[in-house]
Amino acid sequence: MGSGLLLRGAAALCARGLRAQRRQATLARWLPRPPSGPLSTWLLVPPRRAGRPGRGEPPRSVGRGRGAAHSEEEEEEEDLEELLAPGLPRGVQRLLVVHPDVKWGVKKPQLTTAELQIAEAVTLINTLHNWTVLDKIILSTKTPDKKFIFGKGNFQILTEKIKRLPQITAVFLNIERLSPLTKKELEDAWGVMVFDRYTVVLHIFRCNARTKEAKLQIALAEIPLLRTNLKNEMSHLDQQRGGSRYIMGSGETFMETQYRLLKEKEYKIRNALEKLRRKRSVLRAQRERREFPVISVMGYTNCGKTTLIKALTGDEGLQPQDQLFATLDITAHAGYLPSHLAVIYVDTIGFLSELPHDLIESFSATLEDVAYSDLIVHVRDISHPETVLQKASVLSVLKNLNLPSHLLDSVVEVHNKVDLIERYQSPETNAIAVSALLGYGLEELKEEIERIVLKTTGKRILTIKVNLAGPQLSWLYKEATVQEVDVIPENGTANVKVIISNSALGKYKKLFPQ
Ligand SMILES: Nc1nc2c(ncn2[C@@H]2O[C@H](COP(=O)(O)OP(=O)(O)OP(=O)(O)O)[C@@H](O)[C@H]2O)c(=O)[nH]1
Ligand SMILES: [Mg+2]
Repeated sequence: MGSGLLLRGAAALCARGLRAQRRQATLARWLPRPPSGPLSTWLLVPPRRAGRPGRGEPPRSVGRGRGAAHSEEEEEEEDLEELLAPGLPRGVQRLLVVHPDVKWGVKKPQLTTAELQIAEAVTLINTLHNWTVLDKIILSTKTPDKKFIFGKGNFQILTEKIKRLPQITAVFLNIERLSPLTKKELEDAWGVMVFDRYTVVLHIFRCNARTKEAKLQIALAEIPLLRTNLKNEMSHLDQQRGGSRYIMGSGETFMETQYRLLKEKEYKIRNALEKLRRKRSVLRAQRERREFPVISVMGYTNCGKTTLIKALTGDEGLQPQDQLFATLDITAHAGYLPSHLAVIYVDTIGFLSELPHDLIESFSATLEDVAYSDLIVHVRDISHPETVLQKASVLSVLKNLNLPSHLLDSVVEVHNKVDLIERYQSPETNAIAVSALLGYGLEELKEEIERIVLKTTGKRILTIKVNLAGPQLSWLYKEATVQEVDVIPENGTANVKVIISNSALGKYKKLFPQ
């Protein structure tokens, strides 16, 4: 306890100068201060749109009101806008990236090095438009769970470094999640914002989200962050005796109002997501009826999932990017296997080691569909120095998704980007080496996918003799995949090579008994 106090004292001493300069700016960036007027208009009250009255206001008769002309869709859009009120700072950030290196004990990361981890942290930052890394530092720590993350000596070194970098606007501490208390103490000590991986990844997601579902999932993942900010702001406000005051006529303190609004927001988001989920299960049922095998393409972020699907399907609409988390939405793309069997490839969100739990949870709905696929293709960037760690992270997330065991047992592992390695020899015998970018190894991959898909979907390749005068051939075209039609003109029949499911074959035999 004594050393904790000492450390606190040291931190306070180092920081006094910095704090005075930067504290105001820090807080102002996080949340709008209550300038004047009633406190209840601050924080979680969304911006008012013209014509749409706020809580307790009389309805207005001008502008775009919620009248009959206002479609349900428009209202939904407006509601979504409200739920997505910006929770994180936008605009320019100049950062110092700090990696706490745990050298001993159970917290010491395996299969990687501090250099590789800080390199990934820098890549995360570089993914963001307007965000730049001004400097980076690796500092060892024995106590990553303690309040100040570092021991006294390294904490002082870090504080000195921050003092010498007045142009930075934030520190990115490369750890999964900072407690609200630590975050506040560090921001007070250094006078700049302090981000953890959660904050940064969430911000990347925010910037990359395109569809309504991805945006809602981000809004949901933001809730814990807003709660943290609220806690920090409340303790600050309490020092000025603001947070626990009652708002006139409401019977609630300001703090209670804020927590209630946050709860309501969370409820609305969950409801909206549930609606979308129901819509998706209808789509899933449709897909099942059409009997297209579904192949989920998964892997660490930036390993080349989108590039591979583009190469396998020729879908020009796909846009691979050298960027982390370029894909945030599940999208489906049709392709053909060597025997002309049509399949659907599903592009998925990439994984990241130490992806904060809340974030995974809010995106698990996106990955729910994976359980209904016929095959998982696990793409790996084999040229990446942390490829082994990346594989372990992906497998551990896959395990936690409660997927059926037949799916986990039949995963096809793809070693991508082999063009970047001279004479690549796979250490894993079952893996298929490809270059999605240059098109190497794709035929072999398609054959392997076909072999497993036929097995797992109970489809077979058969040659059926049909009478060309009857409806059999057109039935087969509709209900199965016709590969070859070998007509025998002498007797008006044909040998038809088809890929057919067991259920369709049963129907065929019933309809057209020999
Ligand atoms: N050299 C090389 N680069 C590749 C290959 N496949 C993909 N890339 C590059 O890797 C980067 C990421 O590719 P994407 O297909 O967007 O990767 P992703 O896995 O979909 O990434 P996220 O959606 O962000 O998770 C792009 O710059 C691609 O051009 C490959 O076989 N060889
Ligand atoms: Mg992608």
